[in-house]
Amino acid sequence: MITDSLGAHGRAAPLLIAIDGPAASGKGTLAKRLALHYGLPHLDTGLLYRAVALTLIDEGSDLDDTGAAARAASALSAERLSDPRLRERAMGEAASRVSSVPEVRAALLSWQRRFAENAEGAVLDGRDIGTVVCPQARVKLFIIAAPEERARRRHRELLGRGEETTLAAILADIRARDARDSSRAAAPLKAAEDAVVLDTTELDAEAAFAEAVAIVERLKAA
Ligand SMILES: Nc1ncnc2c1ncn2[C@@H]1O[C@H](COP(=O)(O)OP(=O)(O)O)[C@@H](O)[C@H]1O
Ligand SMILES: Nc1ccn([C@@H]2O[C@H](COP(=O)(O)OP(=O)(O)O)[C@@H](O)[C@H]2O)c(=O)n1
Repeated sequence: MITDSLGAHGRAAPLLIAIDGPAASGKGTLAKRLALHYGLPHLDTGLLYRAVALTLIDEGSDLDDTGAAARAASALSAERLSDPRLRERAMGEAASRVSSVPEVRAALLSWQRRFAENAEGAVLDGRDIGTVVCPQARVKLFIIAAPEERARRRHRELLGRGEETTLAAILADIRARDARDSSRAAAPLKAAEDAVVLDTTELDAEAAFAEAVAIVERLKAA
């Protein structure tokens, strides 16, 4: 109903969409398409953690140096987010290591929240968007898929980008990252209580998008 989505002053309430899930579940693909569909800006928050890791690697700091990681997070600039190296396989693993540092998470939190304050709304994807960054989001999706299917997707993606890896190595990465991201004390990967879980194991990208739009439309009208 149209009146349900209008605020007290008759303006449309912002449409904030929080998308979380494990590696290669398809959350980034969905987030991009939903952002385009609804005309909203999109932030891939994993890129922020990847950029912190890349900064440490470039400056020769140890990935376990929490002080250096916190400094890199505080000084992060938007230009860093377009570095093509951020998409490399090793950077997902490195990002997962620095992302367990509470000071890193705190430094990146205000950046993410500022992005989410856009008047029309926004789409953010990551691990803790529905639970920590935007707990007030009207729409929360938690995207999952079987680890073997996620490994196949990431393997295809990396091969397409010219990175030589094996399916077995990617599956091992994914399992290790799932375990680390879910068990850390600071903002672990988990579905918000009010998130809708979407399993994309048997869905191609088009079918997953159609399901996601149906969920958004239902929650918008609620
Ligand atoms: N439903 C799907 N079925 C098959 N492949 C998909 C699907 N969704 C995304 N992909 C592909 O899988 C890879 C990982 O998707 P991505 O959206 O980057 O995942 P995430 O952001 O969760 O890590 C990409 O190459 C993407 O094109
Ligand atoms: N909101 C977020 C986003 C990413 N991350 C961390 O950053 C790593 C890389 O995230 P990503 O979203 O780029 O990774 P993929 O799911 O694309 O493989 C994750 O494994 C998490 O450890 C996080 O802790 N919180």
